[in-house]
Amino acid sequence: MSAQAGKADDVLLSARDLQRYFSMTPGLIGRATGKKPIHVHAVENVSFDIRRGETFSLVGESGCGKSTVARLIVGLYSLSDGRLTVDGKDLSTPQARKANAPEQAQLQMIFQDPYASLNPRMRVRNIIAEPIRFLKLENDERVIQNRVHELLRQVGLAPSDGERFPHEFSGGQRQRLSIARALAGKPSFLICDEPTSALDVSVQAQILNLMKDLQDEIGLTYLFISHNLAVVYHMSARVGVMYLGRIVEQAATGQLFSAPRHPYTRMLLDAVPDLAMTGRQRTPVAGDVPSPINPPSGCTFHPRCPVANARCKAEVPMPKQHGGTIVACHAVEEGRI
Ligand SMILES: Nc1ncnc2c1ncn2[C@@H]1O[C@H](COP(=O)(O)OP(=O)(O)OP(=O)(O)O)[C@@H](O)[C@H]1O
Repeated sequence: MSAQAGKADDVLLSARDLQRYFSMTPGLIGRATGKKPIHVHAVENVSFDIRRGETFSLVGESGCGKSTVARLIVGLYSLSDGRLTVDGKDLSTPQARKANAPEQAQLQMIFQDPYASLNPRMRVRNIIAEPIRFLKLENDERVIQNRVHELLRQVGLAPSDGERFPHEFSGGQRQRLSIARALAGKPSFLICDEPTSALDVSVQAQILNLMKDLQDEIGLTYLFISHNLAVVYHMSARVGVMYLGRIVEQAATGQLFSAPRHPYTRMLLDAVPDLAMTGRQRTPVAGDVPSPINPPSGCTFHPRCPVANARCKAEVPMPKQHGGTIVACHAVEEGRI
């Protein structure tokens, strides 16, 4: 594992108690039959810091809130509550994002499906030039085109590729284009939501290596979102494990993979090949994630947890520091595991 660890006192992004609820109002028939609005607790009390130059990853089963956290950070969703800062500047509300435009401009997002996020009618050179023009980073068209060529080279493509359209590229090449476009606005922080899960395994490795090279070259910071633990192990300095909207454990990657504390982290790691070579046996993940519309009481993991007791069913565990790990688990706190 060669992921760079940032300096503990050099925090680029700080998230505190992020909350996001989605309200779904019933349709006409639902309202006529007295149905009430439904609230989805997508993200609850999520806190973490990301240090400059490091990769922090969020993992967890489908629907646990990873993409919602990514969208909250970049500003595609607004926060129901909580505080978000970049370089110490507040980005918690749309007004704060406007007031702190230079910090907002540091954030760029890369999506899972590169084709859906590239305008099929635009030539690549214009797709990549768009953020440069929008942010008024350059005015001279010749300088803009030189910068586009430089970005294409930086992601392993040729300057002549600028004349082509997105459909003329393979999936991996399209993800390279997405990265070039994201870099065009000169961000320091890339939020990568499952950036390789739509790609063939061999192409995945090329894109991940490109991301690591770019991090080394220009000191990028990444929030990396994936359900693939092997990829997370190779990419990240630190990892947060999400379950039903909450981070249940966060630690340095080596520590999390070799000595997981939370029973959910253990269950996830037990289901994959033994990446940290600790000699653990593989066992499939048991049970399903409950619905975030009506989550279980207390610790939401208690219905699947092998060590849950009465307290776990009644009381939500708060994240607490245990050695180098932050864990939200009564059993860990009480020394039962
Ligand atoms: N726009 C929305 N409206 C209503 N509910 C939403 C919306 N976006 C997300 N959700 C719900 O919030 C919860 C978290 O979803 P999210 O997409 O963040 O999870 P995820 O961990 O990224 O899942 P996946 O790995 O499948 O992408 C889910 O229950 C989802 O249905």
